[in-house]
Amino acid sequence: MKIKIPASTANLGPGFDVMGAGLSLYLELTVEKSDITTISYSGLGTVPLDPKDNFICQIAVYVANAFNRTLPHYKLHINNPIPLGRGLGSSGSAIIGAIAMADQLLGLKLSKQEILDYAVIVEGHPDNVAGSLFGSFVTCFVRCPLPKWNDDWCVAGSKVPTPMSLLQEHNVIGTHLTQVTPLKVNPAIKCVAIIPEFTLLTSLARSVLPDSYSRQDIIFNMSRLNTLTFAIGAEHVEHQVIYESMQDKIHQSYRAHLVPGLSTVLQLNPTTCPGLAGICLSGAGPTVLVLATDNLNEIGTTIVEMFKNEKDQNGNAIESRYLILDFDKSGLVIQ
Ligand SMILES: Nc1ncnc2c1ncn2[C@@H]1O[C@H](COP(=O)(O)OP(=O)(O)O)[C@@H](O)[C@H]1O
Ligand SMILES: N[C@@H](CCOP(=O)(O)O)C(=O)O
Repeated sequence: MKIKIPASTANLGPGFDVMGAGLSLYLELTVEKSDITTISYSGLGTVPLDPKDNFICQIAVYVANAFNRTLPHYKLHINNPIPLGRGLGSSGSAIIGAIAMADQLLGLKLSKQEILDYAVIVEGHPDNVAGSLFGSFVTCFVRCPLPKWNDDWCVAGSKVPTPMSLLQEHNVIGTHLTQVTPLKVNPAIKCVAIIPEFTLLTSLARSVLPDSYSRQDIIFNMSRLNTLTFAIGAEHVEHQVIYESMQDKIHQSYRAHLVPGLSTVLQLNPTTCPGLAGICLSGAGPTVLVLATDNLNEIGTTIVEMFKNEKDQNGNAIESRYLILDFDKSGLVIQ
């Protein structure tokens, strides 16, 4: 079987842990049953090829544990053009792929909603996994607190939390763990992802965020988020409205020191950069996401040049490249 999962961009400015979108860049898993489990990898970066240490295989074991089952042996080829640790959802896509693979190998027949609920337990937030799973542009919430991930849950035979056990533990009965709502995107809006040549692990980028926020900052984000959900799908693209509604006070400024040049780049706007409709940190970064209707290459080149004027810890210029992407239309596809 072939499993195709889009990359994602999460947050889109004010929607920290709430909004995500699938992007037209795809992780592909090719899986067949075999006598022993083997992994091969092509694409960007490197990942462990020992099934014990490989993230996709570990998550597949977690799913088997959730159903008190044992995975059969399989041969897996991973083709991954999604840069690792750059804020384009490589881990979210890998999690969706792993759950879909376990579903197929065990014949579980999970729905996309069920896949999402398991993915949210693994990832600890719903935005990037929901974007990858459903494609397009989505908004979501989780119905109860999520436990901190425990590596023991990937040891075959372990007792693990499931969506149902969490809902029961928190007295939320008769529904799914995650609510996901698809939103419209005006097809004239394209994405430019400017990808610096350094990695920023999401775990580090989350560790620098405060535990609580002022009422003012929460209202700042909520009010913009509400406008953004409509503005992106509106028939007429209002660049200035999208731009203003993508401002954020919950995560970007706290992460700015981890991405040299971010504060300068985020000052680009529809007046200084015609065609630009919005600009934000993609996921946990360091990639910058621009939503734009025109001048996509010019915008990408401008930001690559801006990053070049910044220095990393060793005093070297920050190299980056850009990709022009569409919003993905299908989410997870299994053939
Ligand atoms: N296709 C893959 N196969 C195995 N591991 C992966 C894959 N994609 C991502 N990962 C794991 O996820 C890590 C990156 O996750 P994370 O820090 O959340 O960044 P990202 O923003 O790319 O999701 C990688 O270092 C790797 O351990
Ligand atoms: N809301 C999360 C999103 C992380 O996405 P990723 O693509 O960086 O994995 C966050 O901002 O921490």
